[in-house]
Amino acid sequence: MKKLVAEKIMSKKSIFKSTNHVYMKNIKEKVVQFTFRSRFVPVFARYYSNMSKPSVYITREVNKEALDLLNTQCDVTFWTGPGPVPRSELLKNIENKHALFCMLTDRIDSAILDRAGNNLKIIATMSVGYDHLDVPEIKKRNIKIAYTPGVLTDATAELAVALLLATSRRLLEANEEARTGGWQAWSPFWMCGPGLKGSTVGIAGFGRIGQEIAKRLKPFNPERIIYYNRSERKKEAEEIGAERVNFDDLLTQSDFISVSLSLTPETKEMFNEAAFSKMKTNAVFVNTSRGGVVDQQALIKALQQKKIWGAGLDVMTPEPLPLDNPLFKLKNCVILPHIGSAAVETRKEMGLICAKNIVAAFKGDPLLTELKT
Ligand SMILES: O=C(O)[C@H](O)CO
Repeated sequence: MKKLVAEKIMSKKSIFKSTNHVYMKNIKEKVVQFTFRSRFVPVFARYYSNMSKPSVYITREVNKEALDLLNTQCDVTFWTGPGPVPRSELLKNIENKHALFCMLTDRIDSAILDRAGNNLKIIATMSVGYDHLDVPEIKKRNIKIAYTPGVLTDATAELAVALLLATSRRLLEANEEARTGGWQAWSPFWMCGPGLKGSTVGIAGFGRIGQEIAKRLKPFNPERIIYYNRSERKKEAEEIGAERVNFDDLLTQSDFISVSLSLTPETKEMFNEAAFSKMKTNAVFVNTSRGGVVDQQALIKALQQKKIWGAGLDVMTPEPLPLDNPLFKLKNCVILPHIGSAAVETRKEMGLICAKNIVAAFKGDPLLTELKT
């Protein structure tokens, strides 16, 4: 009798006022999130005791801390590599899962969501960028999205500064010369590059990461720090001593431009031929956000024709950049393999945050870092 009541209620997927959330196996072997009042507890207790754990698919092998946490509460399967999970594997493994723990290398679109089916309740991406997710489609299906803002800000800002200096002071080129016999003698103007002191530093995208880049560049004594951002960041800018300018002024006035914009339809290929042609010929262009904000052909042309001084790129299109790409042939271009957040502790924290978000979603708790758009 009690079982019949339970089945009836579950088949209707009735939702009662929220006091507890548990995952229960229904008669069709589908797991549904179920909320019940305490008076139903005795009825459901025996189902709860033999219910299956929610299932999580992780598209890479992640850190132990994250795995350990998930393993206490969920059935976890993951792609063991090498490299990113192939699309065919992802399609196969996502079927009926309750959570997806993915990377910025995984394109999550309606084909993946269709294959996942109705069980999928949360997607946690181990990244602050989410341009690889079809957000409207995910939201339409009432699937929550968690991401990892904040925790990677310092690591990414640090890398942006390292890349800026490596580009302006020609570190890789100089190292290559030293190793290959190009270093004949100390020479007054050999391997020189523009210095930061007295310069104008331009920050495109003055969010958390852009602000931290500005703070780290300030002790190098630039004369001005200017920023371009959709909205004004008055208080933060005042603290740093940065002034807001429009995009054209950022291009024409900056000696260094550091990009930390997220990739959106508005920012896509914002740095195009027209933009590069407005920059100073001594300008150093650094991008640690997404390759898509740059028209890469226009950048190649600007570097080849020395319309700008140099570029430091941690991100590009596509990734990995094919070895025959003209950017690799340019001495005035430093290329890194998207390692902005690759500080050990940061990456561990990113993994753990994803795991915590997934666990929170299954408990019915608010997510730690939900993407709300
Ligand atoms: O989006 C992100 O998290 C970064 O690009 C990773 O480095």
